[in-house]
Amino acid sequence: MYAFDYEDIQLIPNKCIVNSRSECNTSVTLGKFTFKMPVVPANMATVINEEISEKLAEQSYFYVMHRFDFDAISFIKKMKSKSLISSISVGVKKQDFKLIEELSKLDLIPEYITIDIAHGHANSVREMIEHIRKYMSDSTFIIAGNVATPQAVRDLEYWGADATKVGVGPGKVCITKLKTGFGTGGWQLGAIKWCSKAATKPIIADGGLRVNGDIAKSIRFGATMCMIGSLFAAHEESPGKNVVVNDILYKEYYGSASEYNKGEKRYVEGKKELIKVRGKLMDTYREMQEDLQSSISYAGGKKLKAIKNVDYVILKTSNF
Ligand SMILES: NC(=O)C1=CN([C@@H]2O[C@H](COP(=O)(O)OP(=O)(O)OC[C@H]3O[C@@H](n4cnc5c(N)ncnc54)[C@H](OP(=O)(O)O)[C@@H]3O)[C@@H](O)[C@H]2O)C=CC1
Ligand SMILES: Nc1nc2c(ncn2[C@@H]2O[C@H](COP(=O)(O)O)[C@@H](O)[C@H]2O)c(=O)[nH]1
Repeated sequence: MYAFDYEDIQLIPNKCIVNSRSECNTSVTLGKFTFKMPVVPANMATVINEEISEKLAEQSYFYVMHRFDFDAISFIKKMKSKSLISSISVGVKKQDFKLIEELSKLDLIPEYITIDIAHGHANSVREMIEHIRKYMSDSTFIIAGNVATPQAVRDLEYWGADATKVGVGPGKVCITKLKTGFGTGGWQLGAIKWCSKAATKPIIADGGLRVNGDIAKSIRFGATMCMIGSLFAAHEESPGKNVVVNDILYKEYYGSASEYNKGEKRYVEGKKELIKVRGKLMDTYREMQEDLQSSISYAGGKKLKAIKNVDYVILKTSNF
């Protein structure tokens, strides 16, 4: 097993086959739908809300709405009335099981459900996958996580997940590593590589991406999609609270397992940070897409899959 992370690796260019980066196609298929980019904002209360979900769905970007203080029934009704994809998150508590039953009764079947808990290699996730299958058959694409090992990926796939989300503790506002001693914090890219060897279905790399180039690196090491929090958390439209310090506008970004999100200091594994507001969300999307088109051109191809086989080096300056 290799304990390396994003900053330890650099990808090596191949001969270019395009005359312009605009020829490079960043689209990705996940389940029955194709999206413009292999990137999804983290399903966290300070990163996404209903308005952003709608905007992303309208523009064919993948989204996963968070599950905190959220009315899934009215959200799915609204999305379906506009023929937009519904993609929600659930936990594994009694009320989450009940929600699946209610949605099924109302014939509000979301296209995507993400089972979102800290330690996803758990019987509770198996039970939730079986519950969703029982009430929604195969019409819903199930993403399950989060996990950190090949065995967990195998188990979740065997239990019926359509994709697994990899990353325990690499997040910017994560303190799991400090509080528990466990996780992929510090070697998230190595974990993606390790887990992807076992995967027969898509893997979503979740957490630890700090710059746009980390998207290409995630894909090189086996991810189909990247879930990103901090890079999306500080836009004019972001749901986090505005905070002004020395005339500079910041947004609050806090962990889903922080006391701020939970409303109590119980099993806290997240913290809060202020991130400088960087402008409009769609400008960041455009920049990410351009950077990824560039990555594809350096990989010597026209599609994302060109990145999957490029050579790489381990940097001498890294601690690896
Ligand atoms: N990706 C990551 O690294 C991490 C992400 N998070 C995020 O924080 C949010 C809250 O997560 P989570 O606390 O799981 O959600 P919940 O508070 O909804 O807990 C889910 C259920 O799993 C139980 N549970 C949670 N952690 C463990 C564990 N380590 N071992 C056994 N049972 C456990 C909880 O019970 P009880 O609370 O009584 O144990 C509860 O019944 C989620 O959005 C999650 O994605 C949190 C930590 C790490
Ligand atoms: N350990 C914790 N991880 C958390 C918490 N809230 C969210 N997350 C995870 O972080 C990523 C986003 O990471 P980033 O590096 O892109 O900012 C998110 O998708 C979750 O998986 C938390 O409270 N504790």
